[in-house]
Amino acid sequence: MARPSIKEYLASNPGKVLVLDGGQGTELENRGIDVANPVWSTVPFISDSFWSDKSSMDRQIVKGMFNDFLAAGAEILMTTTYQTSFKSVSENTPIKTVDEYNTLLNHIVQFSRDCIGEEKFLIGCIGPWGAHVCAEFNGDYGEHPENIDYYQYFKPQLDNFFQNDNLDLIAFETIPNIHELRAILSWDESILSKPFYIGLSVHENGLLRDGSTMEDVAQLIKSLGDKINPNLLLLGINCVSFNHSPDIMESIHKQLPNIPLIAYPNSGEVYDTVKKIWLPNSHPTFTWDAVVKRYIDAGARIIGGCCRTTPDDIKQIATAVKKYSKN
Ligand code: MET
Ligand SMILES: [Zn+2]
Repeated sequence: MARPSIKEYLASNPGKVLVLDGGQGTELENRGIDVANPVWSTVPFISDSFWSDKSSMDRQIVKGMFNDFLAAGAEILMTTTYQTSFKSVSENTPIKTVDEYNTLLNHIVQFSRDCIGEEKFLIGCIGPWGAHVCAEFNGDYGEHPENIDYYQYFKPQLDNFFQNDNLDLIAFETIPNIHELRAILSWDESILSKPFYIGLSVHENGLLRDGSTMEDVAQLIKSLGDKINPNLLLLGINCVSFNHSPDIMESIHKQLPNIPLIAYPNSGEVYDTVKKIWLPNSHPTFTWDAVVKRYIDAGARIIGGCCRTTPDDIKQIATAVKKYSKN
């Protein structure tokens, strides 16, 4: 294989900070794909013409997005599979069986790998349980979040991703609820059998979206002691407020100084759910240069952007990473 294992790569290059790509779902939308659908950025891959017609417009758009993130300096990129759980796909598309679902995931992963080449790292992206009920930004998992069968929800996507050699790292993204976090952390190497990370969905005030504190999160991780799954490679935040993200990273680092971190905030724009438009970041307090420096000082090893960040943001991140990292 052209690539080293990401675990070994990060361990043997301790000063290296990898540049991640940007907000893929919103970038596909910017480029003309209508993602207003329960399966969101999975939408282009559902139509047969994406696979049968090599010149299909959607195919060119997805390819163009990967190319532009690569040209901007991304060294690790994601599959656009945030809303591609078996539940979301089987309830909202013509794909109904696990076999058809596995074929879809295999095609998406292979297509993404072909777009980025063999040298770059590829992340298999998995959205939280809350994504299928639009709860990833409020953490509201109902009255008994402790009783939700998270494993049953994730299993088909996990089973597929963990056996796919094209994927170097698995992402549990935008996790807003501590019960879901506890569940993921309880799965051992027989379930999570290669490197994975957890991106938390955190409010501007520094609390997990369900109201748990970063102390609660740290306590949970510390309580696992040496029972923690050795494949947990990084912890961090994604799709959080750009302006507040450095403070949140510093508070996680203070609680858990030995865990490598990952950060990819959103652009700081706010989505108006009534008007269905993005409102500008009215107080862009910082630049990427300042934010990236603080992330690196707080132990970040992977830095990129989430919703509404574009190849231009990734270019600025790559410049700052070059300036502040030791490698
Ligand atoms: C709601 S956060 C979504 C992040 C996802 N990786 C994407 O941009 O496609
Ligand atoms: Zn996002």
